[in-house]
Amino acid sequence: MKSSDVFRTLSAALSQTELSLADITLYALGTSCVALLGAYLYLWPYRAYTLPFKNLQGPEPDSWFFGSMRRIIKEPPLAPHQAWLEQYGPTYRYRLFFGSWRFFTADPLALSYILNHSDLFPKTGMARREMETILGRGVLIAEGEDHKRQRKVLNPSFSLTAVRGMLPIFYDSAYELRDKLQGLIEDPNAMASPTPAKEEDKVEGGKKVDVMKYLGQATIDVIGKAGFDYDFQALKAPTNELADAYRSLFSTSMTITPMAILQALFPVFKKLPTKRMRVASEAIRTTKRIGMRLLEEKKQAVRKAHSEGLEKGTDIGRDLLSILVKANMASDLKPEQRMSDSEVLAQITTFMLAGNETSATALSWICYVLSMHQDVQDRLREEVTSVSDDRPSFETLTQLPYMDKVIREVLRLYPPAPSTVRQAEEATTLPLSKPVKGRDGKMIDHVNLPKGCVIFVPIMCINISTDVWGPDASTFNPDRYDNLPSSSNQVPGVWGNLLTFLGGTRNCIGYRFALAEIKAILFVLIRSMKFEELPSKPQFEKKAA
Ligand code: HEM
Repeated sequence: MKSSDVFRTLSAALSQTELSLADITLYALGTSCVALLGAYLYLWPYRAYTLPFKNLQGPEPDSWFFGSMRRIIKEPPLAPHQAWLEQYGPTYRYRLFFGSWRFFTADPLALSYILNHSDLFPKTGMARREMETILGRGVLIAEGEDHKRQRKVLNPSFSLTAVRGMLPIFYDSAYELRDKLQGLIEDPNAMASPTPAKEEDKVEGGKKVDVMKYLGQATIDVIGKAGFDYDFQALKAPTNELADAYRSLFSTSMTITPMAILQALFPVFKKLPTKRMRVASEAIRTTKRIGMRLLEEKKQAVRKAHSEGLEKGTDIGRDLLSILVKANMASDLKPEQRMSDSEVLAQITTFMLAGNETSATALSWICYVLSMHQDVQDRLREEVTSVSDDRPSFETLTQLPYMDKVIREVLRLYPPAPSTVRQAEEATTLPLSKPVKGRDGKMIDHVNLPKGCVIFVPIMCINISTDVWGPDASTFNPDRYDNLPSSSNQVPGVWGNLLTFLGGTRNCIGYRFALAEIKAILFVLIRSMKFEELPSKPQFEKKAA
């Protein structure tokens, strides 16, 4: 049929129904208005009216469409949440776009319940879908039985014994970083920051240094070697195929564009051949190709050890991947408990995402805080220089008391992952240890969460809660750990009465790795250099990815 025939047929049909084009347009407009009104009434007034926790207090949204979203994006991470907490108490509600609700709680009992019932409170479907595109279905994404199975096979990789075995790798990178920084400082022609130093910032024997950049290079080298026996040489070479692939993968997935939002809401848009999707697919191909090669090498080593009868205790490599492959191929592991190749590959990208930037951010905050508290830095230097060995044992390093307190205190005030979210799998009643005043003036001691409710877990707010830490909760004071308030025992964190590494069944599996890495790097740097704030006292902005 020709197009003119189609038009004639359509006109004929229209004339038969005696509808003009104007009628149809009016009809379409009318239907759209009714649909929009219906959607509005459902998403805004109806959802507000039927919300089981509508009696909770919370901020009025700035915009009927975006809710409080614009304020949350504009202000430093969790600044609005903290302000609302001070106004409404530790448990409240607020709105985001499309009239959706967020439930907020910094109540230790409620958080403990949420974090210890991960089957009832998994990650949100949208977060999982988004992360799965770049990570694959690794331990950060998996839920339920899959997650339990993966954690079981991964546990030996992150054990104390395994991390102890990685210490030489941490020291190697720490010394390489120290030498690089010393070289940059001593070379009068070398630039160590993206912008030149102002006149007042030129100090005899020192230099303006972009500390985060070099710490980031060191932590990439660490995760490469200790994670999967791969040498990125980030401290030596400006480019590396795998590092570049990860960089573009993580940056494309974290750049918020209108299309990215559309793709997150409606995954079908991911099929569009946009530049973002092309770059991501290319990067995924590279990470898979190199990951598969590393995995095959490890499997070969385990097979060889098996054929030589050396199954248990044989050291085929001290990195996370080697230990994981060995655990996954152990003869006493049931076949249905094993990870598939694609699951093992997903762990490599997961280590890279979860274990690099977090450690670099933590170390950067430590250097910043030390530069602002010279007395603390001097005391720390005194402690580390009193150690005669320049590569102390795991026990000596991890038991340096003042270093431990300083790291705890920085990770309390500046958690690299300041928040996370969970979603109620079914309608649940949540107990509160601190009742809050409802809109009707009555006290609320439990909250009914509807199925699908999104819960904001404010890691940073609980770390600086005055209910937990006392009135000086926001002050930097490493000595507070000499005399902890009993209220800090309620925090359901896996480490140091803090929520920095989360808690419950989905706590950070890498926290021992991270702490040993941070301690080794700090030990080496503080013995040989001093961190100072630039005399011009530049302002900086806190941002969260
Ligand atoms: C200072 C450094 C680090 C901090 C503050 C940190 C923090 C966290 C937090 C808050 C979570 C929970 C995320 C959520 O469920 O929403 C998490 C999970 C995780 N972290 Fe870390 N992390 C750090 C370093 C590392 C390192 C070095 C590794 C690996 C080498 C690692 C591997 C993981 C993995 C695999 C998970 C997912 C665990 C699961 O869901 O079962 N992290 N981390």
